[in-house]
Amino acid sequence: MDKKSIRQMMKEKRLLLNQETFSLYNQSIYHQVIHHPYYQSAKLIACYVSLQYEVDTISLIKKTLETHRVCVPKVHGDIMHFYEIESLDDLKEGCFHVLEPITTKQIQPQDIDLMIVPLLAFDQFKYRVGYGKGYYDKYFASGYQGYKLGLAFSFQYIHSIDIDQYDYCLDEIIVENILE
Ligand SMILES: Nc1nc2c(c(=O)[nH]1)N(C=O)[C@@H](CNc1ccc(C(=O)N[C@@H](CCC(=O)O)C(=O)O)cc1)CN2
Ligand SMILES: Nc1ncnc2c1ncn2[C@@H]1O[C@H](COP(=O)(O)OP(=O)(O)OP(=O)(O)O)[C@@H](O)[C@H]1O
Repeated sequence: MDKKSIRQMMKEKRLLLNQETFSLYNQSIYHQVIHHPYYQSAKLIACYVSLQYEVDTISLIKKTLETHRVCVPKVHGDIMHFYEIESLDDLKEGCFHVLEPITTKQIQPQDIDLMIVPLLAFDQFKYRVGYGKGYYDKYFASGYQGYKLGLAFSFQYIHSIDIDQYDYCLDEIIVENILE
């Protein structure tokens, strides 16, 4: 399926979930992340700052700041850089309404051990679709060598995505693990 149709479909699907379900799913994902061996062994963790309808990372960032170094993305035109933050107070609304760092300590891609990646959809090969600006693929191509961990709700799974030459697949995707 092409990325444009996937984006449209997934944006519609996620509107159908109610707050209680979102909250339950987010809690499950949160617990899986903090018990993950790569999370536990990482020193410097890069994490997106969630928008509404994405897997929530605000509690995760807050918790991670107690135990690890944390950096978060900031967009500059067509590219994205990561800046280390010390607290959630170091964030301010920026590009695309995303909370972005107001700090100045830019992190090099080689220094990040674990990257927690947002997505709109993922497929059987762990390819992802995002909002369509290619920020993450460009970042992965710029020398990032750490682990790539996507966070998603299981309804964001799609069998197959039409990928292009720049697409990287993720190392792993965590979804909610709830008995229904
Ligand atoms: N939380 C988060 N931060 C991120 C990303 C992301 O996907 N999620 N990005 C990944 O590359 C970069 C920002 N890229 C973005 C590119 C486009 C849109 C966008 O089109 N937003 C829509 C609607 C957002 C919504 O559903 O609320 C818009 O502004 O109309 C958002 C982020 C870096 N930070
Ligand atoms: N390393 C790269 N160099 C040049 N162009 C790139 C690179 N990576 C991606 N692009 C281009 O960026 C555009 C958007 O890519 P894509 O549709 O895969 O975005 P996305 O993964 O959904 O978005 P995002 O990573 O921002 O969440 C495409 O035209 C793609 O070819």
